[in-house]
Amino acid sequence: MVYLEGFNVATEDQEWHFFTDQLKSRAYSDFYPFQVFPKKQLPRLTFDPITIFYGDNGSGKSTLLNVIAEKLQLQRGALYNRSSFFEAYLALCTATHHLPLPPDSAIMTSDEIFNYMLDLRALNQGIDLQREAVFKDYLDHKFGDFHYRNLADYDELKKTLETRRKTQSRYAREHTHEQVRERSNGESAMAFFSERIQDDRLYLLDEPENSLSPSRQLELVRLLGDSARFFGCQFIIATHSPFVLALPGAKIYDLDTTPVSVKAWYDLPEVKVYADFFAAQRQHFA
Ligand SMILES: Nc1ncnc2c1ncn2[C@@H]1O[C@H](COP(=O)(O)OP(=O)(O)OP(=O)(O)O)[C@@H](O)[C@H]1O
Repeated sequence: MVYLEGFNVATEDQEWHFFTDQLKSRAYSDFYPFQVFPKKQLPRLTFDPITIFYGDNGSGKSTLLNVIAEKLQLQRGALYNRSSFFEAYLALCTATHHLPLPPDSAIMTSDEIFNYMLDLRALNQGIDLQREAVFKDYLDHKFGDFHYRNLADYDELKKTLETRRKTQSRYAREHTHEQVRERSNGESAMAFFSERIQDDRLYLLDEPENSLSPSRQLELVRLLGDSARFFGCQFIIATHSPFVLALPGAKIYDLDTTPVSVKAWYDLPEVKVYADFFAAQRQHFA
C-alpha cells in the first residue's frame, strides 16, 4: 500500500530566502536541519510500499525520517529533541498523499526499542520486589502469633490458614503476577516489532536492524515484506543492513550520491564491501 506518495524538503532557494529574509539574527552556531540537504541535491522523493534511505554515517537518513515524521505528525514512542529551527524548516517541506494517512502511523527509533527493553526490565524488577513482600507476608502469617478475636480479624485468619496449607513458593506464585519472560536485547527488539507493527499503517523505521543478529534480521525482513505485501503497510526505512536493503521490490535512495539517486541494492558500495569480503574468504565456505 502507498499512503505517502511524495515528499519535498526545502529547496536551496527556499533555504536561501529563509536566511536572507526571515532569520532575525545570525547569532546561532547551528541551523539544523537547514543546510543538511541542499548540497546533496535531494530530488522530490516518491515512495513505494517499501522505500529505503541508504547512506554513510552522517548522510542525513535519520534527519530525513524525522523531518517526514514531524511534518506528518506521526506517533513516536520516544522523545525527539527538535532543534530550534525544526518548525521553520518543516513549514518549507511539502508532503503528498491522496489516501488519508492511517491515524496510528508511527516512527520507530532505537531509542524507543531501548525504552521498551528498560520497561520490561523494570516490570520484572517490580515483580521481584512484590514477590519479596509476599514471602515476608507468608512467613509473618505462618509463624506469627495470631489470635482470632472478632470478625475484623477474619481476613487475617484466612491468610494464616492459607499459609499453613501451602508451601511458600505456591503461596508466592498465587499472590504475584507472572514474570515477563527475560529476553536478550535482540529477542526484545524482534518482539518489539512483532508486537507493534499492525495492519494498514505507515511506518518509518530508523535502523531497525540495531541489536538483531543476521538470522533475526532475516526474520525482520520477512515481517516487513509480508506486512507490505499482504497486510496493507507502507514502510520508509533508514538502514545499513544488507538484508534490509535486499528487501524484494524496495526502492532505495542512495544519499551518498549527488544528486541523490535511486539504486539497486547490489550496486551500493556498503553491500559491495560485504560481497568482496566473502568473495575473498570463499575457500572457507565450500
Ligand atoms: N540534533 C542535531 N543538531 C545538529 N546537527 C545534527 C543533529 N542531528 C544530526 N545532525 C547533523 O546532520 C547531519 C545528518 O545526520 P543524520 O543523523 O541524519 O545522519 P545519518 O545518515 O542518520 O547517520 P547515521 O548512519 O550515523 O545514523 C550530520 O552532519 C549530523 O552531524
